[in-house]
Amino acid sequence: MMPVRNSLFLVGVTGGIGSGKSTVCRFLAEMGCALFEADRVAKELQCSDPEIIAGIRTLFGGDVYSVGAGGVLLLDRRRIACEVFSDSEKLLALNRLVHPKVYEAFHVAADRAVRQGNAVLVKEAAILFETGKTAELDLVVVVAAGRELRVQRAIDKGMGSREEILGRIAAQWPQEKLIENAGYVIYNEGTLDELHKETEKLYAFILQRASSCRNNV
Ligand SMILES: CC(C)(COP(=O)(O)OP(=O)(O)OC[C@H]1O[C@@H](n2cnc3c(N)ncnc32)[C@H](O)[C@@H]1O)[C@@H](O)C(=O)NCCC(=O)NCCS
Ligand SMILES: Nc1ncnc2c1ncn2[C@@H]1O[C@H](COP(=O)(O)OP(=O)(O)OP(=O)(O)O)[C@@H](O)[C@H]1O
Repeated sequence: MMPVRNSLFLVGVTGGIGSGKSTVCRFLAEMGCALFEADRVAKELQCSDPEIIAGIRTLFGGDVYSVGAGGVLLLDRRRIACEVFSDSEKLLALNRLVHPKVYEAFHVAADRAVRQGNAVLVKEAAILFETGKTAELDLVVVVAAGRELRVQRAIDKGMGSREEILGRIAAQWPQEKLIENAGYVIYNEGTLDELHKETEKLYAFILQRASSCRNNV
């Protein structure tokens, strides 16, 4: 895999379920950063990449897909979630199928960002340290919040029952471990306005780091 170009400052944003990472990334995009949403790309690939589709059929059964309006392939995500978040081997197999292709897509996005003259590309990923691909990132940001608050946000977002959400949390690195490995941490336990202000501080930090990196090239 080609290294990502020096002129582009790469920021990973991760955090446990319901931490607020998508919201931080949305704010960063509004502030001018290019955005690569690994979770969204993973979803798209699961319904478009022939190898991934075949692999998912083998792992979960052919009837896990159905055909929607206009012939679009639909994946029963709820059924997959029930299976993988109570069976770590199955989650590992799904991750092995999906993550390498998401990683390839990230490099395509990075090339595009360079061509378009972007200075900063933000990679939002629910699973980032776990994939072992953080060395190429210039900064890894962890968005954190108390476990109960995160569970409640995820329930309110319609992500399933408390038990299902706790199953997902059990499949992720503990928040303390994410924080230990982070280059920058945002604690998101206040209002959305406060989160926006924290994201502005993060953006200023990113611009300053990006400019000192460019000056050192
Ligand atoms: C299991 C699936 C089908 C559930 O789909 P669903 O639409 O319910 O959830 P979604 O993808 O929006 O993820 C929501 C949250 O679940 C948690 N989660 C998702 N994938 C994982 C994973 N591989 N390991 C641990 N937690 C995960 C994260 O907190 C994430 O923010 C889906 O998450 C999936 O295919 N995951 C494997 C691919 C993956 O790792 N995607 C994320 C990073 S590329
Ligand atoms: N500070 C906050 N105040 C109020 N609501 C918030 C705050 N931060 C996030 N939320 C809400 O909590 C929910 C989860 O936030 P978000 O989707 O950004 O988190 P996430 O880490 O990407 O979640 P997931 O892991 O579920 O994808 C969203 O509905 C969001 O609007």
